[in-house]
Formats: sequence, structure tokens, C-alpha cells
Amino acid sequence: MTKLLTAEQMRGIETAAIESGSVTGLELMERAGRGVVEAVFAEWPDLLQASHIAVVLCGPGNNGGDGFVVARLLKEWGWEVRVFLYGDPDSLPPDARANYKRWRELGEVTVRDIDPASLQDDDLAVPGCSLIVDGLFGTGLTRPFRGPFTAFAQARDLSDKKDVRVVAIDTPSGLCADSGRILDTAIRADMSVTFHAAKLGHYLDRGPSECGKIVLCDIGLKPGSESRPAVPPDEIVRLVERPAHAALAKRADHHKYSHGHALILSGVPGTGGAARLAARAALRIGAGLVSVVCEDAEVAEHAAQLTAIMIKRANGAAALAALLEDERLNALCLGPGLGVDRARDLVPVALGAGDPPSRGRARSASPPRRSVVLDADALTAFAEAPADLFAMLHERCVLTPHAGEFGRLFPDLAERLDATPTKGPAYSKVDATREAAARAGCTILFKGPDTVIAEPSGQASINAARYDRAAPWLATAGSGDVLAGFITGLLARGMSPMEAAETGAWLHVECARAFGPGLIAEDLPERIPEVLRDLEHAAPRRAR
Ligand SMILES: NC(=O)C1=CN([C@@H]2O[C@H](COP(=O)(O)OP(=O)(O)OC[C@H]3O[C@@H](n4cnc5c(N)ncnc54)[C@H](O)[C@@H]3O)[C@@H](O)[C@H]2O)[C@@H](O)CC1
Ligand SMILES: Nc1ncnc2c1ncn2[C@@H]1O[C@H](COP(=O)(O)OP(=O)(O)O)[C@@H](O)[C@H]1O
Ligand SMILES: [K+]
Repeated sequence: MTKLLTAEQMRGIETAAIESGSVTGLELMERAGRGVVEAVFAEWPDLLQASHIAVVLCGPGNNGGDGFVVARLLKEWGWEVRVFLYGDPDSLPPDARANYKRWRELGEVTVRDIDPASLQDDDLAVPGCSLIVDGLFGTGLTRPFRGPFTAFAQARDLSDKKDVRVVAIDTPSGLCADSGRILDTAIRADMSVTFHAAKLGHYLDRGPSECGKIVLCDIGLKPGSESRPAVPPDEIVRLVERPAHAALAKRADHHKYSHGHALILSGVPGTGGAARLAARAALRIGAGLVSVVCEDAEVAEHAAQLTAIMIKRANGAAALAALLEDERLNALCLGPGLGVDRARDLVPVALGAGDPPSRGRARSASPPRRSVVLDADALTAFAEAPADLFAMLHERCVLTPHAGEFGRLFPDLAERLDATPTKGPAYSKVDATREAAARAGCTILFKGPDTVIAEPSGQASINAARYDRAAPWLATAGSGDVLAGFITGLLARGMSPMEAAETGAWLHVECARAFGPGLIAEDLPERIPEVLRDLEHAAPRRAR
């Protein structure tokens, strides 16, 4: 499991380790600085060849302390190092001050005001500078800054080396470590070296664009003891990772009904493509049977296009309710191409809330807890009255909004997320998705290159299509319909909503990456066999 931490969680782990006596803050700072230098040489081995010139920008906290360590180690390596401190040396925290003093035994520090009244630009031209080290702010950033950014921009611009590299210590300064949002401005890095665990901000929002590349440096912090972990496990956000092959394999002694029967509800004639995409995805991911549900007038369109996928007729809500008396139909998908009017009629039935409220029938006493994925029109249909939808949702539901749909159901949360952040930690997509899941009472998958998945308990994860998992060709019409189909198929196969959402999202990105440029939505389900084979080959061999 790759855990992602908030700044507060990181501080808690560090404090617990120091209080336990297993390590000192000074030792942690030394390991952090050393880790940055090692990462620099590993990433840019040409810098090992000769001595170079570095500019190290240090801030008023421990991030600056790490910067002084880096300066010292580079100097010991034979480099020429120019150090700038933005802040008052006498106000540095103790460990940072100790490293400031150690550096002062080796070299000069140009001290600058952190909030300058005017531009301080006299001595930043460092001819021949090969490396800029950003040790201004890390997890302690609380407000926007300007002065050091101007200095950085000048250091970069004034370097006569066009290939000057920028390494950020922990986080690029200006980036909020909890949200990946930028407080006014940020120092874009080519590489960010972070400690113990990556932070949420490395994967959310603007984080991946500002961090360059993430390198994780082990500074020897042990996980908390089982009885009293420094951070409660439930509060830790996970990065969605490669699923176990066993979770997706089919057993030799099982039959098709062992893998569930998924129903995908479709819309009026001419709009059925989205439902067919979702259906194909559900079948490829391994649902035993998949049917598209449509009205009489739509049968011909679907019949012309579908083969292994079956067609079931249901003209209206009452007919759907009758169809759903068959409990083998264990997972439903509503939304892709459904149309908002039809969604308003059918969603209550799909959710086991009895006939549509307009008919005035009482809600059934114990509605079947069938798995239900609601996407697209099934979400937009409740834009005027989200609470009506939330009242019907249950724990086997998954909502898969993109940012626009999220804003329709949770306008207040979207507003907070869209507001320009003025202080750190800023409200994050994880915060918004967790709040949304608690309000809706079900699993929410909030789409994007930084897809966030959360369930009402607060468990949350990020499926990042960034860094070495970038999948920009997923930005294509219908790819969301395929994702809804993947999740529905996995629910039909018996996964929990959270596991289905995470696994579906991971496979979605993997299929896009397996296909590469030129991808359109139809291509995604067709990559599943290859992706599953790769998972099988990656799995440890076992007797089957
Ligand atoms: N937590 C840990 O376990 C470790 C932390 N280390 C380093 O320590 C960093 C965190 O140190 P700190 O908590 O001291 O935080 P920072 O060094 O990120 O900066 C915080 C300081 O800057 C001030 N500040 C924040 N935003 C400002 C702004 N816009 N303008 C002016 N001042 C501003 C704060 O009031 C505080 O004094 C990490 O990012 C990492 O680099 C490492 O030494 C290794 C171990
Ligand atoms: N730049 C991107 N990188 C990675 N994934 C992306 C990107 N843009 C969109 N996606 C993914 O593609 C899908 C698009 O879904 P959606 O917006 O609902 O599209 P549609 O309604 O056309 O099906 C989502 O899963 C989203 O996370
Ligand atoms: K930094």
C-alpha cells in the first residue's frame, strides 16, 4: 500500500519518532538533505562529472534547514554554492538554526526579507549556475509568498546555463502539501524529493505539474506501533495500485451466474451508444451476463449492434420494477446516454425506493440492496433536488461524477474547491469527496486525472493518472461511460463498492496506457484481455 500523508500527519509521525527517542530532529534533517543530494546525482549523473555551481534558496522553517544541509554537502563535494536565506537567522527553528550555523562555517549567506516591500534583485545573477535548490517552504506553507518567488525566477532567468535544473525539497514552494493547490504562485521543479511518504499534494490538482518527478527518500522513520499509531490508519489516503490478479481471475469450477448479471439502462433511440459502451466494458471486465435495458422503440438500434450482450425490454418504471424482481440481476448502471427525464423515473426504482415518488406509492420496507452505479444523466437529473437522491442512496451505490456533475449535486463543496486558496492547508479534492460520500451515504468516485474515491466511513484513495501513469488520451468522449461499465461489471462480480471503484479506475487508466495515442472510448474494453494477462504474469505463480 502506498500511503499519502497530509502535512499534519507527517508532523505527527515525526514528533512521535522524536519523542520515542529513536531519532533526533537533527538526524532526520541530515538524512533529508543527504537524500536530496543523492537524488540529484542519481537523476542527473552529469552533475557528478565536474564541480558545478548551485543556488540554494532557504526559507524560515525546517525546509530551509534541509536546504542548509544540501548546501553543505554540495560544498563538501567541491561545488561552489550560493545560499540565500529568506527570513531572520535568529528566528530559525532549532534544527534549522544548527544547520545554518554549520553552513556559516563553510560559506556566506545572503539574508533577505521574506515579505520585501520592494524587489531585492541586486545579486541573484549567478553565472554558470547548474542547480537551483528550493528549500523555501515545504509542508509548513501557510500563506502565499512573492519575494522568494521573484528571486527564484531571477535566479533561473539570470543563469546563463539554459539547462539549469530545479530540485524542490519535499514540495515545490507555493504548492500546498495537502491539496496540490497553489497559494498564489509556485516554484516549478524538475524533481521533488519527499521524505518518508509522498504527500497528498504531490498527486492532487496542480501538484504533478509543479513537482516534475517525485523521488521518495527514506529517512528512517518507522511506522507507528500497532497499539498507538501516530496516524489512525483509516485517516490515511492511499494511492490506488495494481490490483491483485486473484481478485479478477475466474475460477475453473464457476459458471456465468457466479459472476453476476449486470443491467445497463439505455436512453431514447439514437442515444444508446453510451449504454452499449458501458455494457461492453462490464462484459469484458468479467460480469457473467450483461443486458442492455431499453424500451420497445429502441430494440432495433441495439439489436443491430449487440451480440454477446443481451437486450431486455422495460417500458417505463413499473416494467423496470417487474424486471428487477429477478434477484440474479445484481448490478445496475444508470446514466450514460439515459436522458434526465428517464433518469428521474428510473433511478428511484433502481435504488429500490419503490415506484417513482410522483406516483405516491410508499417506499418498500426492505429494498433489495442491489449494486447501483449512477453516472452522467442519473446525477444531473437530481441537480434541482440532490437531497431527494441522497435519501434513496444506500451503501451498495457508487456515484461517478466529473467536476461538472459533482458541482450539480454538491454545489457548496464545489464552490469551496473552486475558490482561490488564500491560506494553507487549502480545501482539497479529497476533503470534498469525503464530505460528499458522507452526505450521500455511498461511495463517490470524483473523476479527473486525479480521480478521488471515498466512502462514507472516510476511507479515501487517489487513482492518479499522472507521472508514469499519465493517460491524457482518456480525455475523449465516452471514456466515462466505459468507466461506469467497468465498475458495474466488478460490482456484479461481487466486489465491494470501494474495491470496484478503485479497481475499475486503475484498469481504465491501464487500458488507456496499453492502447496509447489515438485512443477512443471503444478501444478501452478491448484492452482488458491484454491488461488482465499482464496482471496474471505479474502475479506470483500458484497451483490453480
Ligand atoms: N516533518 C518531518 O518529519 C521532517 C521535516 N523536514 C522538513 O521540514 C519541512 C517542514 O518544516 P516546517 O514545518 O518548519 O515548515 P516550512 O519549512 O515549510 O515553513 C514553515 C515556516 O514558514 C512560515 N511560513 C509559511 N508560509 C509562509 C509564507 N508564505 N511567507 C512567510 N512565511 C511563511 C511558517 O510560519 C513557518 O515558520 C518539511 O517540508 C521538510 O522539508 C525534514 O527536515 C525531514 C523531517
Ligand atoms: N487528462 C486526463 N488524464 C487522465 N484521465 C482523464 C483525463 N481527462 C479525463 N480523464 C478521465 O476520462 C474519463 C472521462 O469521463 P467523463 O468526463 O464522464 O467523459 P464522458 O462523459 O465523455 O464519458 C474519466 O474517467 C476521467 O477521469
Ligand atoms: K521546497
